[in-house]
Amino acid sequence: MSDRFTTLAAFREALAAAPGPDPDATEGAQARNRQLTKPPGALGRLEDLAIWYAGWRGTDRPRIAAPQVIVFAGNHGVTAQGVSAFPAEVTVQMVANFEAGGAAINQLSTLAGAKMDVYALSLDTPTADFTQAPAMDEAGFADALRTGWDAVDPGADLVIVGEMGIGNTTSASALAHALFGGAAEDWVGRGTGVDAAGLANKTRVVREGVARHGAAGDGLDLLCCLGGRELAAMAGAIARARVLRIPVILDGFICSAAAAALEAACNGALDHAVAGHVSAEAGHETLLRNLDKAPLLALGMRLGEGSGAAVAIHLLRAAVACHSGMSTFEEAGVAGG
Ligand SMILES: Cc1cc2ncn([C@H]3O[C@H](COP(=O)(O)O)[C@@H](O)[C@H]3O)c2cc1C
Ligand SMILES: O=C(O)c1cccnc1
Repeated sequence: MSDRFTTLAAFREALAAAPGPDPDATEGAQARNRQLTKPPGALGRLEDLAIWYAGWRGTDRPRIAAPQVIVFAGNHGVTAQGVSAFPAEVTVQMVANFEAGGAAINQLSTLAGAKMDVYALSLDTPTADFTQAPAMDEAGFADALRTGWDAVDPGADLVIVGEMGIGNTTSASALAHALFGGAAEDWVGRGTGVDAAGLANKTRVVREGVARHGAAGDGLDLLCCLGGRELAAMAGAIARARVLRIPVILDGFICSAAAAALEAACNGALDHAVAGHVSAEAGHETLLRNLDKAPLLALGMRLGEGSGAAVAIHLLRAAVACHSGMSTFEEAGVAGG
């Protein structure tokens, strides 16, 4: 298995060749779960989460010691169409805020004991406006995928990818519409808070983008035409985590759209990922349903940055702590049912 890809074709091959979870660890975790001092199934979904995590980590008694949060930032040519409530300069300003420790994701990463890394992708050169041309050319797209791929720490035992990019809900909506069909209206939401006229304008932009690029090819081709560099980098990081068998918690609408492009290109590409939350952004719930992923949380969050997924780290930790720390009936001398 190649550890670093240089062409898009090699990326596709590495993803297709990625191993699944360890069947012995999964079976061992299932067996252990049956012996723990609780009625069968009493920890509900936490039990499934712990077994899923154990399988991917290759041990029936895992722990979460080294979570990594990676935030990717990109700028979007489509902001020229007036699709965001905020100006494009906010992207670079927020990168400075991440670096200074002042954003929501900084607090949540620290609280979860996660290392946080920030990557700004050519912010001075926004992608092309996708209503006029493909957002990226193939070389630029492969560079962004590779930035994400290389950003994953092979020593991490949990990965979260987040983003910052004014205009990127428009990009994510266009990608979701191209991947899953329906009408543009089904996939467009208010993002940072556009008004009704702004929503109608965004819908037009998404419709035009999909009319131009909707037949571009598979999920990765659509990501190249409609995505941004930070979406491509998120997809690259999720793919690398899949290859390294590191579980991923997906964040909101933008992260999920980038992830969906991978799954469309390669069935099973997201088997190592759970949905951390359902965001308030219109379209996220439908997108998760299309991915067959039930969100862990529904808190009305609509921030991105990896924030919803970072909150969900605590839930996954709760699941793994019970699974790996509890005594069995035999160890505790508790009578079975
Ligand atoms: C201060 C600020 C911090 C943010 N952190 C994440 N986003 C979120 O909002 C942006 C997407 O919304 P739209 O498509 O409407 O531009 C992304 O940068 C996303 O990460 C932010 C937005 C702002 C304004
Ligand atoms: O769900 C998200 O990821 C989201 C929603 C609105 C704005 N930024 C991000």
